[in-house]
Amino acid sequence: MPQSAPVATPPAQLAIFTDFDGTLVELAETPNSIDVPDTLAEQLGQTARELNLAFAVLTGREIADIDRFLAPLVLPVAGAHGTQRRRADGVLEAIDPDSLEGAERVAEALGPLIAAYPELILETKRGAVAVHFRQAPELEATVHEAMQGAIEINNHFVLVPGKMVYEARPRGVSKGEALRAFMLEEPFVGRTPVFIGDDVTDEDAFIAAQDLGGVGIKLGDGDTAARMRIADVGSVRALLQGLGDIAAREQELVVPERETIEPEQELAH
Ligand SMILES: O=P(O)(O)OC[C@H]1O[C@H](O[C@H]2O[C@H](CO)[C@@H](O)[C@H](O)[C@H]2O)[C@H](O)[C@@H](O)[C@@H]1O
Repeated sequence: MPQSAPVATPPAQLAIFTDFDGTLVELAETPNSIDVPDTLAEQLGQTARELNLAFAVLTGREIADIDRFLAPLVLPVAGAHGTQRRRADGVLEAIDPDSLEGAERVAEALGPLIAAYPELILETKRGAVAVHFRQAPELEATVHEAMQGAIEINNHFVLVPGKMVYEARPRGVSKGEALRAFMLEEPFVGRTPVFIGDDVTDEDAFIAAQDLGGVGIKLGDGDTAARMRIADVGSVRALLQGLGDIAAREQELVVPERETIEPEQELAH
């Protein structure tokens, strides 16, 4: 019997999406007290280049927060749980006006709660609202009840739990929808999505990545739809570095660290 020659299959090209808090950086007592390692932006920039920029952050934070923490690096980001989105071409999508206005109204309705319990932290985002109770865990039920009341006056929002936080986000938006939107665009389209996250609000994105033929990777314990797990923030950073390096080798991509020709040398003949 004649045998056909084996056909070489090109390796899958990855599109990597990652959560921020608890995944790229350790959790801290307050949203502004996180410790962002000096090397993080440089490392993520390298990984993004190695993936031909198919690398994005999907976060509950505002895009402006991620830019501040990773400056000068500017990445594609879905912020406020997908309410905000900056595409890989740098275009910032307009936020739905109902979400913008609705978040302001929800935050206003929470005013009395925050006045009564100053140990709570109200985080008003463009299009979403969070109330943190990390400093007062005993107030969880009180926060839940107040937020439920605040979103009832505005049917446009749903309540989602996070780590020592309840968040109001517009109905229909999620990290999963954001991942699906990125995957329709260059340079993500046609690649295999990987999403890494640690929280309940990451579940939509695990499912979306897996629906599209990729994989979800859950950091830590707890029920999850993700098919893989990873232990901690350090392992996430090592994984990103490793996957980026593999992508670079597969493409024989050379990422120059710095220019090697000085201007004087170019001029001398
Ligand atoms: O989707 P993520 O990138 O994980 O963002 C989720 C929320 O992260 C922030 O809150 C969480 O991290 C804080 C700092 O470690 C911590 O103090 C808080 O208890 C956590 O819930 C952020 O403040 C939220 O806006 C994000 O939605």
